[in-house]
Amino acid sequence: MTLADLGWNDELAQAFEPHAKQGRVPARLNRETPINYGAFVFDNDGQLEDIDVVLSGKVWHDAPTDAELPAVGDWVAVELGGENEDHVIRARLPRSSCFSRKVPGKSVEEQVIGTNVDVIAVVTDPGPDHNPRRMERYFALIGRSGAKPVVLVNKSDAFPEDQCNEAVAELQALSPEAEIHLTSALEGSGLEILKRHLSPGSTMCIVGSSGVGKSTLVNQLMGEEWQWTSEVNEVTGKGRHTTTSRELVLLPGGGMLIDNPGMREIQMWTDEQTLRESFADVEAVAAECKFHDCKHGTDKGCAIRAAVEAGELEIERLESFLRLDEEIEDLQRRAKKRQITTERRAKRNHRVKARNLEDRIEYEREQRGEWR
Ligand SMILES: Nc1nc2c(ncn2[C@@H]2O[C@H](COP(=O)(O)OP(=O)(O)OP(=O)(O)O)[C@@H](O)[C@H]2O)c(=O)[nH]1
Ligand SMILES: [Zn+2]
Repeated sequence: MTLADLGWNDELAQAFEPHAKQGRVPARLNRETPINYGAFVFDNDGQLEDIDVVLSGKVWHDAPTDAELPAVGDWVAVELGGENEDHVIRARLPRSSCFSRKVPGKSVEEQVIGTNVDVIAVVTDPGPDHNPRRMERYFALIGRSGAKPVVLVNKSDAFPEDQCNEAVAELQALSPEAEIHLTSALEGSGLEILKRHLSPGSTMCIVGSSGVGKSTLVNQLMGEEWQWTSEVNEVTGKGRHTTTSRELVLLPGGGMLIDNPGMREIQMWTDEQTLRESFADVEAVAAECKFHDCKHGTDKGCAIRAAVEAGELEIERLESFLRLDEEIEDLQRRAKKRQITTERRAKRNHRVKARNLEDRIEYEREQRGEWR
């Protein structure tokens, strides 16, 4: 095992030079919790170690937005502490990619899913999950991230060949540069494709709707020893639920996988956007209503009602449109419910997150209005 097996390269080495002079060590963040991070480092004997690290107050203060804070997948410069001392992140090194979800419009909130990701594998199927509009969303997110998109149209064993090929062709048309594969995780072809994109040092994210076969694939990648389940075996620590915390794991065959509760939010978000977009034509008509807060009921000058009366808009479609906000709320409620409590706690504790004791005391003082 070497730094290169964790993704270290010449660019990072160059960016790290000034830190090396200050006695810091390079580390890759593999875990994020409400109070600290986990990181891979190599000890003096060249052995891989998994250590806890905290963020320096300066790095925290200097980050202009949350998205700039160190996240799972990031390379950082760490000052190792002595016995009973914290190991402190003194700087974050430049990212080669950043996979995130950006709330469009009103907010600048950006949620980072993983950084320095080489490949993002989207898993779908040729049947109920097949949705070109949603896939377009994924392609947009991946395109912005800087990672390579690979799509697995999974469960090919369960659908007619024609349907499989049509789904692949339809998705390929959306993104000529994306790699699209027809796979069957049950027959092992999904694993084969993922492995083709995993080499020592490479990092992958796997996203997609619930039930398309992600866990099946991850379990195949992790080998027998690992199960992607919510059961925690206290004794062996095996079967630790990777989706309750952000985590970067080393795969037995080389390469790494980033797993993260935010993956689910990515799906929710793509679904919401897709839902909204599917009513773009109705929205356009609604923009012609006389009153901007028109309820499209009995209001005067309603362009929507006029369109229905003129036979240009189906009444069923209008009804779905009127339910859109409700449906999106429902979508969000369901996604929220699924969110694990630790994730909530992480958000609430966000402002004091990952700071060392000294910083925390200082911060709390500030909160009380005390001056240093
Ligand atoms: N026929 C067929 N079934 C599959 C295939 N891959 C997975 N499945 C089945 O599909 C079901 C859902 O698979 P999972 O791996 O749990 O799906 P997931 O994407 O992880 O779903 P979440 O955990 O809810 O996010 C399971 O019963 C799998 O056995 C496949 O290639 N073919
Ligand atoms: Zn109206």
